[in-house]
Amino acid sequence: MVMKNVNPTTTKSWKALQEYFDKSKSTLKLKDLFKDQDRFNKYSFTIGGDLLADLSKNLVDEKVLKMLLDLANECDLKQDIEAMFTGEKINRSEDRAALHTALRNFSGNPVYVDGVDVMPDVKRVQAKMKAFSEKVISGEWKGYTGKEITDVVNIGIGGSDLGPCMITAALTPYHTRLKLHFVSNIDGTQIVETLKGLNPETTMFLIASKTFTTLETMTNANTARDWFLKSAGDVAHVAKHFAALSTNAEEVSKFGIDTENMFEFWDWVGGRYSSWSAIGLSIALAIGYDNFEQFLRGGYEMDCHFRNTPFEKNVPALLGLIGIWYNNFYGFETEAILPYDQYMYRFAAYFQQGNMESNGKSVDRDGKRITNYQTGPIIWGEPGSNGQHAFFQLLHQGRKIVPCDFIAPAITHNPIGDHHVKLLSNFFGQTEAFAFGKDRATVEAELAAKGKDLSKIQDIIECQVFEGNRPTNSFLVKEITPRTLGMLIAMYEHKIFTQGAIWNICSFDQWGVEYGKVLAKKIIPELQNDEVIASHDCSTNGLINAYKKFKA
Ligand SMILES: O=P(O)(O)OC[C@H]1O[C@](O)(CO)[C@@H](O)[C@@H]1O
Repeated sequence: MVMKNVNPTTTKSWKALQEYFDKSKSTLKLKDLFKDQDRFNKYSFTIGGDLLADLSKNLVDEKVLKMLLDLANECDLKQDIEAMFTGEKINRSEDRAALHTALRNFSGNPVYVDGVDVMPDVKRVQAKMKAFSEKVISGEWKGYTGKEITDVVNIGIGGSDLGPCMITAALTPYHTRLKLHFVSNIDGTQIVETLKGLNPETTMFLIASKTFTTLETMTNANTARDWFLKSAGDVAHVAKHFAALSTNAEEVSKFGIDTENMFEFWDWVGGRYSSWSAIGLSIALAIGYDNFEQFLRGGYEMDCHFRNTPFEKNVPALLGLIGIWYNNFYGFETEAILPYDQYMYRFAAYFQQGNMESNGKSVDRDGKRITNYQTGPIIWGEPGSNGQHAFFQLLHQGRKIVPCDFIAPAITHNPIGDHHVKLLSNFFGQTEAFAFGKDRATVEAELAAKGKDLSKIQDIIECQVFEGNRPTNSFLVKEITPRTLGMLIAMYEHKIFTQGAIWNICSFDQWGVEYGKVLAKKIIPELQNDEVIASHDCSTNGLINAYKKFKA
């Protein structure tokens, strides 16, 4: 398949969107759009019965939508989607396919990379994960003194940590008897604090690293092994307490982990898309393999929706396109993800990497520097209702507009008192307020009803006005289950894919991170001697030399 690699700004639809934006930016009002009583029905979509995506509170009318859909067609989004699902090497700068969808492919159909069907290998590793996780959970797997494993420490960073950590927390109600811990930071504090409460006889370590060379992970892994061997003594015991989740068998054996205990994946799984692979072993141990499979099945349902639904009803595609409208025409620079579910407290952090590492690029797929349009947004967020008491002031009344995604389950796992009703009333109330605000007349009427003399508080009145017209997406799931969480994650992955395709960038490499890794490795030896350093710019030299003085 020959990809078109279109610069989006050269398309007719982009130009039409720009013209329309220039003409209508101050007149496109959610209040007016909602005069159409059918707008919710037109712009909300239910997927798999349990996920409702309401996109109606967006600054999009039928004309905008039509132009965005034209843009998708002009940029050949459909062809790009097929290229991803069929194992083409769409990660060109690393000469790799991006096939996380194969990890959740329940169609029974083969998926080829370089003419070889990857599905037998995928199924083989999944069977190994199932057998292993069942042995550990049941207690059949014993530690070096014959005791059951009680605690599992996943050591990884970035995609080898954020996904497993977020998903494991989000699915806490499904937990087995095992207690999961996550260590990612090279700051020794995290591993020291984690190991404090653990017993080497009953602790298992999962060393999660695609490359098995990442500085943070290998440093933490070595510390964990030293801690373990201090009690266990014999290196032969490592086999019962250490497993590796990696693509790099050679480095795994060098570290001393038996390749029997290695759960492999492949270079066509991107780090930030790897929770679906062997990197998800911590998830399988936390929630049991059958639940992990439900999670994969949720991802597969979303894949089918994305691959087979016309763009006008295709939720990830629409999210991506509407995001482009805001990012490239309105110039909104950030997006907030706000799960109204405490178990999902790491969801925004997870998609901070998912989105920003994927689409934070300024070179296009032809290797040309992008100079005339924006690419990936800044992603951030916190769970509701906490965020309301932290940063919602700016979201409601600041001069910056931040499109927000609200996510909540209709059914809580913790039905205590009226907490959930109150939580959801905040969710619904906030999206309403963002869209429609509160006008001056309403503020005045409310104050007058309280007996205030309006002539004396003119200065205060304006402070209480909410301009509204601030866009949100609402995602209401029946309940957060392994399946619906899988659907939500895959939905965001495909939104990111849609945007990368339209921006003509490669969403699957991360050269910007590689450079930092090289720099740190260069500086380490400079910190380990007593010499005055002069090999950098004066600020970096100054900082390094001050550090040396402080610690002397
Ligand atoms: O799994 P690895 O190879 O240790 O890499 C960890 C993370 O480092 C990165 O390469 C950059 O942060 C991520 O893409 C990846 O998820």
